[in-house]
Amino acid sequence: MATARRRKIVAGNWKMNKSVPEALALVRDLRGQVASLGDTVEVVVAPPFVALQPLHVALEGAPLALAAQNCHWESSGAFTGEISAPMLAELGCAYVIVGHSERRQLFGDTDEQVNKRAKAVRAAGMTPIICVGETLAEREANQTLAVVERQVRGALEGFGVKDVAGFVLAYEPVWAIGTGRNATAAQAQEVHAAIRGLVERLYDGETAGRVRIQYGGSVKPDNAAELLGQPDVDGALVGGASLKAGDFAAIVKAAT
Ligand SMILES: O=C(CO)COP(=O)(O)O
Repeated sequence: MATARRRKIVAGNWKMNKSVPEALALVRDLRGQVASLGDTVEVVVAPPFVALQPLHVALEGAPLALAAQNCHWESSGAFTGEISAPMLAELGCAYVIVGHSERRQLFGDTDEQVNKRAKAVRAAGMTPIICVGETLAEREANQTLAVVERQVRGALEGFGVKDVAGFVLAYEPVWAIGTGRNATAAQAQEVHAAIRGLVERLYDGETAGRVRIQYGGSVKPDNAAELLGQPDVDGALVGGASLKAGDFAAIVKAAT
């Protein structure tokens, strides 16, 4: 497999947290704290939909990219309550998270829907952050790699080499999300290497060497350096710790 230098990417998934004034205050604080880090790490924030436009204005010229947390696969129409990918592109989003385990578990997202959302994101000129990960029961039944492989295959169905090389995948074991129990660095590395191996089998070594794979699940300032130090861990998708500028900035620094 071609070895490529992959720029690390640390993204904060705020989930359903922060009012618009709180969101503005958080990025103001964060901007100050990551300003000196240069461009060695790509930093992304994924606020709730309603904060995207105000943050787009506030982040003009800042080294912080915007992501949305989900999108519908149709570009417009009678889909009450949904938001389309072109609408998000218009608000300056560079990324859209798709297939987060909360969407899969609480809102019934299937592999096929994740694939359709990713296609809509790509068609609108943005990059999907595609989340995969096993539940505790699946890990205990030794199903981890099979589950993750099924999810990655499903999400990437119909995409070509040109698309996938630029994608971001996020390995988020469900049992590690919001529990304070992160995967060990070795557990993360094992799955990340398996995902990269799968991308090589599905596409080629060049693509596998370029695709970035984030780890998510209880990433904190005190475990970030070890997780991010693994050869196939190209960044972090951070939930709870991304809601505090100091903690998130410390994780970003651990990626430099
Ligand atoms: O779900 C996550 C990021 O998408 C991880 O959440 P926590 O960092 O709160 O465990």
